[in-house]
Amino acid sequence: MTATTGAPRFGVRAAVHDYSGVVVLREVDFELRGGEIHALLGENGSGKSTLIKVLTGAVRPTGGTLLLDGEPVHFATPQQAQAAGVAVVHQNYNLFPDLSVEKTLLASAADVPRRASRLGAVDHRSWRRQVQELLHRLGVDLDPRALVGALGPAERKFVEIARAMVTEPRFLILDEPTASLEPAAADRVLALMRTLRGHGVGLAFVSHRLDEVAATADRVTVLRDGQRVAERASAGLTTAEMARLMVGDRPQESVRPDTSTVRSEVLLRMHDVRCSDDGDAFDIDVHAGEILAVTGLVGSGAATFVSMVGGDVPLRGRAEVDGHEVRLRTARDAQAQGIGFIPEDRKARGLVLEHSCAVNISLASLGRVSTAGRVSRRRLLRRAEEYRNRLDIRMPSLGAPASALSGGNQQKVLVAKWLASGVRLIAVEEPTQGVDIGGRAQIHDLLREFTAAGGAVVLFSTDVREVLALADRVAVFRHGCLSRVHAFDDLDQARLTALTAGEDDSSAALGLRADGAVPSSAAPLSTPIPSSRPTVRMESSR
Ligand SMILES: Nc1ncnc2c1ncn2[C@@H]1O[C@H](COP(=O)(O)OP(=O)(O)OP(=O)(O)O)[C@@H](O)[C@H]1O
Repeated sequence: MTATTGAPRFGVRAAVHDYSGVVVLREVDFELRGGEIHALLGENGSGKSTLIKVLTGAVRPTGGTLLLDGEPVHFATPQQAQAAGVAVVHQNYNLFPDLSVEKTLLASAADVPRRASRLGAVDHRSWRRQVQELLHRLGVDLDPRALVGALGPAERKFVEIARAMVTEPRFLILDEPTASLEPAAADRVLALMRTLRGHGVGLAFVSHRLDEVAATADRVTVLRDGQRVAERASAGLTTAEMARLMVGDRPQESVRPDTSTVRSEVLLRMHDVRCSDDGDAFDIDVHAGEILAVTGLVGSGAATFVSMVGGDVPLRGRAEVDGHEVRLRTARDAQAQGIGFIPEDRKARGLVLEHSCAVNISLASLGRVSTAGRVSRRRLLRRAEEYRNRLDIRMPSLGAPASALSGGNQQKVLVAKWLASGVRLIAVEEPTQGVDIGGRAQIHDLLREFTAAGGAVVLFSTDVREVLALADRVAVFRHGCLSRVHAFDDLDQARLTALTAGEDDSSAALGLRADGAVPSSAAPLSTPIPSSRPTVRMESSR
């Protein structure tokens, strides 16, 4: 970076950082200019989050110089970064559901001495007007009085961005702002980022969704193993080239096999299921060897259904496993039936962060690495090593706590935990959220291996390409109820995107149900099982 006057610029020169002696940033230069969108790309564990922490005062780097408009600056805390005009929007929602939008924004304003002194004793009416003006400037249609907990995911992301903008930053850094948003919601967030760029704000963002990077970013910086390997204008840069910069020449593609592994045997049969108070009850079967994807807008019932299968939400309805009626009200019930659940919220619920990676991988099946009731350390480590190699999990050591792993690598540990556990059915939300392209292919391959061996997967994913890469059938939910189940052969990207966005399904509108989804009052239709699959090559992005 050169010290120049003119356009606002912020960044770091020669950033170095280590965690307990393990170097994770190696002399990284990064520069963000006012009025640009700058994507930060790299494989899981390449150092993106650490760089963001350095830029925003959350981590004090071992070496390097932060530069704001060419002048060295030091941020001892995120508040100092904020006061200097550098704000951050973290990946995970960090909001109180019971607070209104305006109160959420007020809490943020109070954090910044400059704003707080201007606010003085808060005049609520004037604050509401200020919030309305801010939302209007951002082009966001939100009622300041709405409770955050009642908002959809895109709106909650808007609130987080608006909260960051209360402090009037010149630079805004966003960590995976579109993760786990379905395409239409993700597009709205990207549109808001473009609006901010139009206001002269410099935006940096992390994304594993390379097609949105190609569509949105002006420049990209690529990290590999803690080093900057490229900084380019994104014009003319294809997603395949971005992927190559990230991973070198290693293969990244996962090939959908052309033969189906779905068996006629029904593993899980569900009757009279209700996903909401006013939705109709429905029946559905999950076959051995099958990946059943479940999709629908927020509130459609799709996510609730997957949580019910996994025992995370008590089942409203009846379930049979292998033809025997079973209780499915808790995660323990589900596990007793050989059902595992991978929640989206991996940090809070999926992993025990203070335990080692090895223990986390065997957490759902300690009996399998125990002898005479005692956990065998040798077997525990051997098994962890096996999954570390199969999923290429980057960890400082098998004994390192899960908290020391990057987000994408934590996700891989979670997937490994259930694959290693010997369950027969996995209910999974967003299996590759935060996972890079190579890791996605590995996780997809392992899920297919699992079904090829007779297991079944019930998958909730907002990523249309992931659904097309994996699903044998796609169950579309609407208004708290199963609307229709589509065979994979009937879908393409455009059709599935439309269905995911809540576009009406003409057959369902006519009251027809097909492919195994039947109103519970009717006689079950036979479930068509695809006998062969066309070969679909995963594109190298997303
Ligand atoms: N608190 C920590 N203690 C020890 N090591 C850590 C800690 N946080 C991160 N690391 C290590 O630093 C490296 C970089 O991690 P970082 O989270 O910056 O990667 P990332 O590029 O953001 O990855 P992802 O795409 O998975 O989020 C990884 O090897 C990770 O294991």
